[in-house]
Amino acid sequence: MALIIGLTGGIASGKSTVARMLLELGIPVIDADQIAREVVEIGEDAYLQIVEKFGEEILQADKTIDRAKLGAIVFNDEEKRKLLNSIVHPAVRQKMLEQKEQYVKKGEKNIVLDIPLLFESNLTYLVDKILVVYVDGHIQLERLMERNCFSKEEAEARIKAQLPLKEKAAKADAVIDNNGTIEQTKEQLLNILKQWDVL
Ligand SMILES: CC(C)(COP(=O)(O)OP(=O)(O)OC[C@H]1O[C@@H](n2cnc3c(N)ncnc32)[C@H](O)[C@@H]1O)[C@@H](O)C(=O)NCCC(=O)NCCS
Ligand SMILES: Nc1ncnc2c1ncn2[C@@H]1O[C@H](COP(=O)(O)OP(=O)(O)OP(=O)(O)O)[C@@H](O)[C@H]1O
Repeated sequence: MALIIGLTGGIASGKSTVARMLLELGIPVIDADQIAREVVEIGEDAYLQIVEKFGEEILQADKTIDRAKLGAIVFNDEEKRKLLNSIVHPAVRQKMLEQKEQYVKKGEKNIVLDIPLLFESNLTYLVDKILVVYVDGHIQLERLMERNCFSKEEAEARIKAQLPLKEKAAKADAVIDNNGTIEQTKEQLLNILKQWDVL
């Protein structure tokens, strides 16, 4: 039986940073954000539903979805966010499970599901262990503003769209404190993986 690890945290808390470390260790990571991009490519079912519900004004000239525009809508309107989630999430969940099955068939002993909304979307039943990447609120805000060139208001709207990170940390099997350096984060990750007999 493979060990399925759920990797989660808050927006810009450092999940992708930890996911990269896991990949470097040879552990497969299934990335929900990446899949959420694939299922809304031109012509896909979810793409057609998004255009139907949100209108052609959320498309760019080349007909791909304007993610900045759609983000500005859904992170300022909970009902619209729920609508988008209801279109995108079932397709993401299905694709994640398919990819997981492929890794299980290949005989992988440990598989990581990187799911930002693991708790919010009640997907904890999919995983055996939960690893939360935590940062303090002010560092999360700074890193998010810097990475995405967001104003404080834009960054705060996105943070508010998720369960508070402290609550996620309280529900985790293990927590990585990502307030420090990348090296400190790597060290914590290695310790947790050893405890879980992954390494
Ligand atoms: C709104 C969209 C178009 C904005 O795209 P953008 O390229 O700016 O952001 P990206 O997709 O890289 O997401 C960045 C982060 O935002 C957070 N986030 C994304 N969607 C949501 C959401 N619906 N609710 C809360 N947080 C979210 C996550 O922490 C994610 O890691 C996009 O995030 C989207 O389609 N979201 C709906 C699907 C979804 O829930 N994806 C996240 C996990 S499956
Ligand atoms: N320990 C660290 N020290 C300094 N910067 C960091 C550290 N960890 C991550 N960062 C930076 O903070 C930003 C957010 O990290 P990352 O992209 O890994 O977060 P994420 O949780 O995957 O975000 P999202 O939810 O948006 O996908 C990135 O610009 C990253 O380079």
